[in-house]
Amino acid sequence: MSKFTSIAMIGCGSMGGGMALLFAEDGVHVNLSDPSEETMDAVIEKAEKAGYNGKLKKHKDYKSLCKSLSEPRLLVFSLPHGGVGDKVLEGLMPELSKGDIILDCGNEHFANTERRQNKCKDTGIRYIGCGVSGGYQAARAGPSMCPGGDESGLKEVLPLLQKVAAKDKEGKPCVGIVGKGGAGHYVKMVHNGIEHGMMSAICEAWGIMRKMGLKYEEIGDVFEEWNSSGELQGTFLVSIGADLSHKREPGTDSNSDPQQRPLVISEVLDKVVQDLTGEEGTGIWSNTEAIELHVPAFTLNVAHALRLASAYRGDRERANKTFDGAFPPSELDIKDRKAFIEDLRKATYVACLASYTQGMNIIARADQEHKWSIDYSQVWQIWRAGCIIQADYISDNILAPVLKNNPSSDDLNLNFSSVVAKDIKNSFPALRRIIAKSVETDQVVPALSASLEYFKISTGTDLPTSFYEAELDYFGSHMFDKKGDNDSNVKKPMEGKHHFEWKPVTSQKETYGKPPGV
Ligand SMILES: NC(=O)C1=CN([C@@H]2O[C@H](COP(=O)(O)OP(=O)(O)OC[C@H]3O[C@@H](n4cnc5c(N)ncnc54)[C@H](OP(=O)(O)O)[C@@H]3O)[C@@H](O)[C@H]2O)C=CC1
Ligand SMILES: O=C(CO)[C@H](O)[C@H](O)COP(=O)(O)O
Repeated sequence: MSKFTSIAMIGCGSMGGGMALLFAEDGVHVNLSDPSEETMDAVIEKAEKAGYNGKLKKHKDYKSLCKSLSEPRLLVFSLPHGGVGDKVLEGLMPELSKGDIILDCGNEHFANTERRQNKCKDTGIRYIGCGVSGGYQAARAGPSMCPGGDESGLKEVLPLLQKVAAKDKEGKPCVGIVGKGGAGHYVKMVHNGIEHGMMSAICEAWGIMRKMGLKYEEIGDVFEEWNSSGELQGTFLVSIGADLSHKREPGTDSNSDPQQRPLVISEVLDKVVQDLTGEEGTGIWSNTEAIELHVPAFTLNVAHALRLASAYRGDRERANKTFDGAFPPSELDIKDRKAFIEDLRKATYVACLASYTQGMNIIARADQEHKWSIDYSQVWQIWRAGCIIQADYISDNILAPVLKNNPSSDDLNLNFSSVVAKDIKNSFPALRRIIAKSVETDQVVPALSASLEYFKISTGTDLPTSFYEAELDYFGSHMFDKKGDNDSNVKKPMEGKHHFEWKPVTSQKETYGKPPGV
């Protein structure tokens, strides 16, 4: 039973508005705060229409908002990331008391979450960072929720979250206590990094099918098949790909033939701008984290780069003129189209699995660094349904055997799993064929090809980096290990023990034939 019969929703946009209705549907009184009265009125109108009469109330100031809540108060944030949350917290603090809980449901940077947790610490206010996934539709119907922070606050708020969260196929709620500090927001951030890797792979497969001459709706049918069985079974991003491929413009004339109206997808420009406009930060942060924590995240890195390059449509058009048309992907003349599409399905799966593997490795490294004691069985449960990276086959067959027993972060690497090894070995030849054909014909395949490189490199013991290491030692005296004497470095890589004087040091005169300063 939840003790929160009245809550505050601060930020009533697409997500906050949906969640306000979701809480109201469960009988909770929701007190709204948003700079726009129109925004709050629109949410209240929807609530009235849905029959949640009198459950929602708008407020213009924090005093009246906080007075309307029973204690301990629960205040839910659904705000843009960064300074907005700081300002709201600053304004709220004088009105709050010991024991109150702030549940930040935005995509906040985990460092901001932890800074605010510290700021609240002496006041007894519990600040919980709770990533929410599934988009605005799930916000209304029940999202996947990923809370982390103060344990007492989490335990108090969990019963309410369990009521409203998405439910998996066994009816279990997709929410759980993830870990300490900023762990909840961190795991959600990496969820989005994985999301970007998967979205890149799926759009690359879509691009290849277009060049095979498949019509938009035929591609939708392929996605529907992929989603119904095999390794991409139950993959949300594939299923919405099937759905959107069939959507046509509504049209204004009711007598017109709906089949003659343009498909919406045929009108969408090839430009993703969210990273540049600052609306969202999770893709940038998960890549920054991967790099700062020294985690190889090939697929996530290039997926992000594809988004960035795509955003600069103007520059691409200008460069395209300079390059006189450059390297457009050619039409693909494929003899056995069925077999090629099957290869493409497997290739897409490898890239989705690469995204998960890289994402989990980022989380594991951060967990070690920040000592969040992440409960990986909860991460598994949270990603079962309601979230954008929901992938039933991967969840049941790949993640369950590894995560359900809450392994130590040292054992989390999915590349140590024999099930992953079997699946990747089975699909790798298909991916190789897709990449070979794509390279020949200039298809755009950054995430697919990075995933091929990723598995080749991260499971390989014969890399060309011996030569790299030798060059580093040649010009920088950076040392190297010799074959056979690096066994102790497996867990914690360390500088090598050997230096070779590849070329004796010479004076400037000896090198250039003249003394210094002449
Ligand atoms: N959209 C999505 O699919 C998802 C979004 N998120 C995250 O959820 C959060 C909200 O996203 P979303 O709903 O899409 O964004 P919106 O812009 O639709 O909503 C944010 C709302 O916060 C309001 N706001 C701004 N400043 C204040 C303030 N000082 N006090 C109260 N409200 C304020 C905004 O008002 P105004 O517009 O007038 O400034 C707006 O109504 C973000 O952190 C986002 O990253 C998470 C998962 C999915
Ligand atoms: O958090 C989300 C999903 O999980 C939001 O949908 C977010 O808007 C996605 O944006 P981006 O692709 O820029 O991360």
